[in-house]
Amino acid sequence: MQRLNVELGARSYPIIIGSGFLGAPQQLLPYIHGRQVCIVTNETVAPLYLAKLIEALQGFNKLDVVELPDGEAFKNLDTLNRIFDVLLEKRHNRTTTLIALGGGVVGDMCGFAAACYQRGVNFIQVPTTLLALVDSSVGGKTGVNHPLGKNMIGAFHQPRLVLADTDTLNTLPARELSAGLAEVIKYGLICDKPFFYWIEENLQRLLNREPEVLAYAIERCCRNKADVVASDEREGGRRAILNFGHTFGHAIEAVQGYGNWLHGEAVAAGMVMALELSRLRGDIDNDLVERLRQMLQIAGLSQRAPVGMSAASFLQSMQIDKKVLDGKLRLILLQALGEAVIVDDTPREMIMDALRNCGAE
Ligand SMILES: NC(=O)c1ccc[n+]([C@@H]2O[C@H](COP(=O)([O-])OP(=O)(O)OC[C@H]3O[C@@H](n4cnc5c(N)ncnc54)[C@H](O)[C@@H]3O)[C@@H](O)[C@H]2O)c1
Ligand SMILES: O=C(O)C(=O)C[C@@H](O)[C@H](O)[C@H](O)COP(=O)(O)O
Ligand SMILES: [Zn+2]
Repeated sequence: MQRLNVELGARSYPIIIGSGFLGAPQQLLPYIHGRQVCIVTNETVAPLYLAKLIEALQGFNKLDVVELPDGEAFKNLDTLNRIFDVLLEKRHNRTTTLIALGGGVVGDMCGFAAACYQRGVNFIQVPTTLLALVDSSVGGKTGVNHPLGKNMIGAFHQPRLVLADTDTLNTLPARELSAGLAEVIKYGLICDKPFFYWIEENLQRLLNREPEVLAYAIERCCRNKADVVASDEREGGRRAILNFGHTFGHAIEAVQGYGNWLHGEAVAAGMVMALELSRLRGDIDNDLVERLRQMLQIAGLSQRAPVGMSAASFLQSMQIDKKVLDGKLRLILLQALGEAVIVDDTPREMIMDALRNCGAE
């Protein structure tokens, strides 16, 4: 078992990574302060892991469950209201702890519900996808999508605990595992060059779900994310590097309709675009772009824009990005492998060229 800490002063919390402890109360109970709990999960994850989690929660005088419909298409305000409906109908108060059991969609919505319900209650992340284990469960970004833009309505609200049981990956569909690998590769690219080389060498073992290889990748990503978040909790500056590939990726998700491309799939293509742009700026060479393409291909991830999506529609959607300041795009690019930078002076034509080099029309 590994235990990391996200250092945020009074809001610090542990990330406990291990296997076989979903039903074990000793990991969970110290972080639940009141006697009321509400688990938020979805229709796919509930049959797999809900009973196990409930085993660990015997003795609570109020234990409710909200089972959401599955999918990115449901990450919106209407679905969020279902959580509030249950919390109010069952008379949950400010001592309630919400527990997110699921992937990033459940985690982001449960976290946002926790940020809002009675102006804020505690919550715990129990991630069950690779993407959630390596990224979304850590750092306190919570929220929902708007038809015009991804994660546009939300709040920063840190969990009390991230309880990461890697056994949950045994049931994850292969497509979802690959989507999670996109965010794993992101950490190598933006801030951890040795890890990038490690992923290159171990990609097949990750795809084969070798437990110790997965556990190592999860711990390394969480360590990197915890470090970035601790230095800039609310994205005043450095935290924006975690958005590498996301300005392009979020445009794909929004324009294609949420759920058609998985978040990790869109980020994968977006990272190639960001890297290609870094190459056009003269900061990295073609070898790195090709190495990324090769890794994504092995992982079964796209390296190109969706068929029929134009460079102009990318740019239009990218204008709604949260990093836009005074109408100016701010992009996360690489100045070298493992060194992401925030750039706000990239000429529009160069962005169009990068997009077209990656298949945009
Ligand atoms: N808050 C953040 O910092 C952050 C970071 C990255 C991504 N995100 C968000 O996370 C979301 C993507 O998360 P995701 O990739 O986990 O997708 P997801 O939550 O939709 O889960 C993927 C699919 O796997 C299923 N599933 C979950 N766990 C399973 C398991 N153990 N076995 C079998 N099936 C399982 C889910 O029901 C779903 O169908 C996006 O909305 C993205 O914006 C947030
Ligand atoms: O935690 C962060 O900060 C990230 O940017 C992590 C991303 O992987 C994640 O997809 C995040 O939700 C994107 O943030 P957003 O602010 O662009 O919505
Ligand atoms: Zn992401």
